[in-house]
Amino acid sequence: MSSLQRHFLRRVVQGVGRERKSRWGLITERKMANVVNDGGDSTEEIVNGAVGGGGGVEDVYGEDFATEEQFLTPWAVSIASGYNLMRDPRHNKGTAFTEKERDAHYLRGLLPPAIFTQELQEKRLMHNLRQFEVPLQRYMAMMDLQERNERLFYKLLIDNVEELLPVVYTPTVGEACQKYGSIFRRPQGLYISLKEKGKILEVLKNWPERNIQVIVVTDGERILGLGDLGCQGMGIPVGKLSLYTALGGIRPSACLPITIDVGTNNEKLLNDEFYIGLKQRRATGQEYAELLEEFMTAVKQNYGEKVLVQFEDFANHNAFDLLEKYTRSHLVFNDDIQGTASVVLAGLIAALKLVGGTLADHKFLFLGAGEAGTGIAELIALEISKQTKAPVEETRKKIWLVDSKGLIVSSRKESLQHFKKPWAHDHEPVKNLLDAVKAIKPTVLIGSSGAGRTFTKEVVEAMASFNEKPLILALSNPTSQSECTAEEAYTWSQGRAIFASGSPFDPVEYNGTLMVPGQANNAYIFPGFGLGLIMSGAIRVHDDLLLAASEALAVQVEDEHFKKGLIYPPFTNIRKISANIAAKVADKAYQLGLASRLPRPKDLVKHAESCMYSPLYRTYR
Ligand SMILES: NC(=O)C1=CN([C@@H]2O[C@H](COP(=O)(O)OP(=O)(O)OC[C@H]3O[C@@H](n4cnc5c(N)ncnc54)[C@H](OP(=O)(O)O)[C@@H]3O)[C@@H](O)[C@H]2O)C=CC1
Ligand SMILES: CC(=O)C(=O)O
Ligand SMILES: [Mg+2]
Repeated sequence: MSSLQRHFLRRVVQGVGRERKSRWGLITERKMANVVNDGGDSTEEIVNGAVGGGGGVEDVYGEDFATEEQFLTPWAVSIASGYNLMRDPRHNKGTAFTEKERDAHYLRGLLPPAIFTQELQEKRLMHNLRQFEVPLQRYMAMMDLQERNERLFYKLLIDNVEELLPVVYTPTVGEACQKYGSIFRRPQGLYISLKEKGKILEVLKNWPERNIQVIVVTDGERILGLGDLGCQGMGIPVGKLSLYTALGGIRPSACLPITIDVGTNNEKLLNDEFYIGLKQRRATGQEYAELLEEFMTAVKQNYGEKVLVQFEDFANHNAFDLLEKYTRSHLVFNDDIQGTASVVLAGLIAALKLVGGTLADHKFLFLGAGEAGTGIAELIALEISKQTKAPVEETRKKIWLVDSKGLIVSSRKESLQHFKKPWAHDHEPVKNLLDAVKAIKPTVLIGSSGAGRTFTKEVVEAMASFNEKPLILALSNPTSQSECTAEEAYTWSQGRAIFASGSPFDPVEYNGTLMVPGQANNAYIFPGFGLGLIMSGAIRVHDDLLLAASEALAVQVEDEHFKKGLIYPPFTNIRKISANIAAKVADKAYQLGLASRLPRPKDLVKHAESCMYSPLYRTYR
């Protein structure tokens, strides 16, 4: 301990400074009192160096000297500048601290003398990232950067979105979740497990930020198409929220990733010594419902009515029920059911420019009748119903779904889960996808099964045999679970398919033409959708807001994109796209009387843009 620290410590003990800022920062009397009460020795003794743990290093806090039975308080002096400023990711600028800031904030000597601009830092980091050949190494480097220098992390992500989205999001985030136990360094969000039952409100208060606007929560049971990853699903809320900031402009401090750990049924994880979650099988039924109820109540109590809770990657046996239960009491949104529906509907509306006709003129077949499949199907049926004025019960008949047991038909109705029942149309049983394609002859084929390689050559060839331009969406994530690759879709359809996928594929050259596959991913929707809800002070989500988001996205596909075969605009313009989505969503919320932030701004696009977080460095006095 330096003489200055000793001097300061003595003054606090003597009651001279109750709370005082110095180059060492802020020391509070409360923390000092802990030393006296819990350390076992008086602070004066400590200050005088009477207590020492040996080894020549003074045992300032009495930690080494205490016996194993004695209780210690793990206290720390909080320092607002100097070394700790560089350890604070929200304020750290690394080599970009200016000369003036280095003087004013006791940074001299802690940094090498060169001063970089943020642009130069970005260039250096991108260069370094590109040296890693293994995607997971890039992911870890990005996570390290987020923990070190938050603004630089977001600057990189925003400026290089097409290159870095596959790193912080699908497909790499899937691998990161699978290995989360091994790569875990620091908590990036809150873990709420069965152990916290009865004290969830207290747990929420442990999070350092108070003004939370968006929570993304998972229970880890259906992580992408990779199944039950238990507590390791945390990578998903963390990744989604980084997109809320980078793509939608929500302040990072307003975002809270949460994983609810009710156990896992994944045997591999249960037997893994490095597994970071509860080593028990999943709680179900009342025990599960009670924990979720406590969580949802605590969230509203702690953050108020207008915090947006996004359910992410829950298994469908809980997802639909949770959405149904909390949609009337909370501002909730299920990304897999609703966000996916909105993004796919947008792609279909845009694709009409390439394939012709109206939505009602098309016939849709899904492989996969879970959250994504039935969520999309319902929104398409709703949109057709709005356009044609036909009842939704009628418009649903244009849409067919196949699950693991075959085509969903009326003879199966009794045994179907509730979310599949509306899709049980009259038809003889069909056991597999290929036969379903041949029997239904859809114009649009959508994969939402989580099972890879299921759009076989025969399936794509069949689609191409009765469609001039078959529309094929392989939504399943990550890439390993994609129903087919872009190259397969183009090759097997002789270059006629209009193709988009959940995880990105590189452009493909087919017969001398460069075919560019789009990315049909809810990442186009949820950041702008959330921004629209927040900026209008919406209190509930409504299907019409999802339709508004779809329309807002679809109109942003331009001729130059269509010419390449794209049905989504490129991610490079995503902030502008998100601002437009936010504006349309907010506008609809005002129209429906769901918005509470009054008066309504005149120019909602400008307002959305002005609300967005900028990652540029701030100047410190
Ligand atoms: N691109 C995007 O933006 C999004 C992509 N997804 C992806 O979609 C996939 C599915 O997600 P989600 O709907 O939530 O999952 P669910 O578990 O809710 O649904 C999966 C459905 O697929 C069916 N299925 C599974 N395997 C097969 C198979 N081999 N043959 C036929 N049907 C099969 C299941 O049948 P059964 O009911 O009989 O078990 C079930 O109906 C995931 O890979 C996920 O990553 C999800 C959300 C957004
Ligand atoms: C994209 C997404 O939300 C999913 O695959 O689950
Ligand atoms: Mg998801």
